[in-house]
Amino acid sequence: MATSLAPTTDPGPATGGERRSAVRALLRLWPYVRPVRARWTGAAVVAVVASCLGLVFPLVLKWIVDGPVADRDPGGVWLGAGVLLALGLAEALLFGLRRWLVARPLAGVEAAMRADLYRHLQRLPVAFHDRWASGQLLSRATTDLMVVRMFLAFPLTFLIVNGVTIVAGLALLVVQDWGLGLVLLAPAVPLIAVCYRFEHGYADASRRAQDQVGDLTTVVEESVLGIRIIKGFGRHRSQARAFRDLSRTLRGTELVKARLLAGILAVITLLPEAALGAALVLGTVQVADGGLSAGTLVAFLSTALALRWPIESIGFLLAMSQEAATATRRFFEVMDEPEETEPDAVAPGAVAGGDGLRFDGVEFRYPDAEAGSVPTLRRVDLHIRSGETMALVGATGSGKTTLTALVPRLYDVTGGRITLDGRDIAAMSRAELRTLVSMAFEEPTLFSASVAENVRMGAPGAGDAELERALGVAQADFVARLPQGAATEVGEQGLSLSGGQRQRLALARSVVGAPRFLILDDPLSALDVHTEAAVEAALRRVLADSTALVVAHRPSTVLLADRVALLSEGRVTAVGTHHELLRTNAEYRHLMSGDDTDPERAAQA
Ligand SMILES: Nc1ncnc2c1ncn2[C@@H]1O[C@H](COP(=O)(O)OP(=O)(O)OP(=O)(O)O)[C@@H](O)[C@H]1O
Repeated sequence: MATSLAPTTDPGPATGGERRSAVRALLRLWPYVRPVRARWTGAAVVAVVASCLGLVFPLVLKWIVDGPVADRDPGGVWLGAGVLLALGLAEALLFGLRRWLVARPLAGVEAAMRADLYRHLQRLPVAFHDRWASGQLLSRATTDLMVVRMFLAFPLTFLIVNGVTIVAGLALLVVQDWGLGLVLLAPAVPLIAVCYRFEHGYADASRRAQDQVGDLTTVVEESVLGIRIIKGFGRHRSQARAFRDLSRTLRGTELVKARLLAGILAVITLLPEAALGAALVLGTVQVADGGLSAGTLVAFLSTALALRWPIESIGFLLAMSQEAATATRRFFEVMDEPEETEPDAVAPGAVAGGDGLRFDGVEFRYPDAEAGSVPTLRRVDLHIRSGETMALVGATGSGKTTLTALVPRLYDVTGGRITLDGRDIAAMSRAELRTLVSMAFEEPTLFSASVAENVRMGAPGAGDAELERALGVAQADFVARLPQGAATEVGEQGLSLSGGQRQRLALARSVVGAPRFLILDDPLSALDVHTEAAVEAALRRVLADSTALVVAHRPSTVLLADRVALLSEGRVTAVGTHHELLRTNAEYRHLMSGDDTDPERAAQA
């Protein structure tokens, strides 16, 4: 996973097209909402009923004022008060029921989306993870999905509930007194225009903020993982500065959002309040003139007041919806990335007797390489015979790691083909390829699990005997001295172990399944010479049964191999035994001896 400060291909702020399609973005949630649609709809209906019950209060008030109060009938007043109390209780119970109906299903929706995202991330090619910063993926899997759940639980329901309540309330107002009703309706047109403008401005700010949260997450993750380097080099101040700068940028964006929200809330509150004030004055004049009953005015004003919350809430409901649309887009940006492909047709069976590992005219260019640049690997032809061990030697940056990464298809060749026992790996299922090929890298990656679990990742069905054998080959005798032996947890990334111990566990993981093909990328670099010699002796026995490609920098590792291939600027320029190449190839001699004579000049000499 890339851990650069900024995501290299981080999608920028929402474009105009993206902004217009907030509804379209949210509609993409339907497959996840579908299984809970009945409960969600039930909850929305319950909320609409509860909210509309609020509009009955003014009608009861009108009855109390024009009836029992005008007639001085205390019994009627008590009856009215009882009805109001019952209405209040019913409203509270219905809102409680709504919450109960949606809480569990929506937690399920969030969990299902998160599981899908995680599954998809596992299936995306390594090239995708090279491009995306880890914090961007973490923030999408956590914050964004939480925003989506909250949108489904609250703003979506209440945009509908409040919409219905506002329409019903305005209808009641117009029926009660159409003149005063029209006064209250007057702000509707400017309000719609303001909401429309707000949506556009808020979409941009919300996209920026959510991307910046991703960048911030990346910095935090990098700082935690790289704490030893940061402390060792005394970089905590510069790291803290980088963090502060990013959080200041995020704070700025959040303030832009807050300003936009404050603006719309001010307008949404002010205009209806002004209209209400005007209606109050007009209504009082009408009551004084005898054109309107006091009860009707009380009912009218109570209805208008009951509509205050539904109207005022629209601002932040729209803001939360916009954030959910952005979160949904960010989720699907990852989900829309194509997964690793599986072959249409299965490769024909292996050549009898085995043909080993072949690179036929292999060419490779990293997906993010500049167009027209020289490919990392060019016309690589190499044959590692069945049961043979081939060392791969080359100057730093010559493409050794890249070549080894092509065999387990961490990347796909961009030209030529690779065959295992005569079968093109591009026509094999990845599952089958992974059973045939095993690998260990120079940088050993361990997971927060026990030693045994880490090693068994190489062959999930491996029994205790295989585990012991693999630990023996890797000379991982230190495992027996750990507090719980192979059951000891190694901590996050195995950081409780030394570099050499981690390398030996990674090596044990690569050999535990006795793989047919073994790819080792300089796996002994962190070992002292004595341990390296012991591991090599044990590896020689394992390698006798496997076809192996071993990246090597030191003569001691090269001596493990039957033959050596020299990789020079992405091309195999010589193949032979260690002694042949020492005799005939100046570049090889230079690499192995560590002498600093210019190989070109040495060759000319
Ligand atoms: N993920 C990547 N995206 C783009 N270019 C890459 C990527 N990984 C490596 N490269 C480039 O490919 C070239 C070969 O790198 P590679 O790691 O294969 O070299 P190497 O021979 O293994 O080097 P070393 O001995 O230092 O490990 C280098 O120029 C490197 O910058």
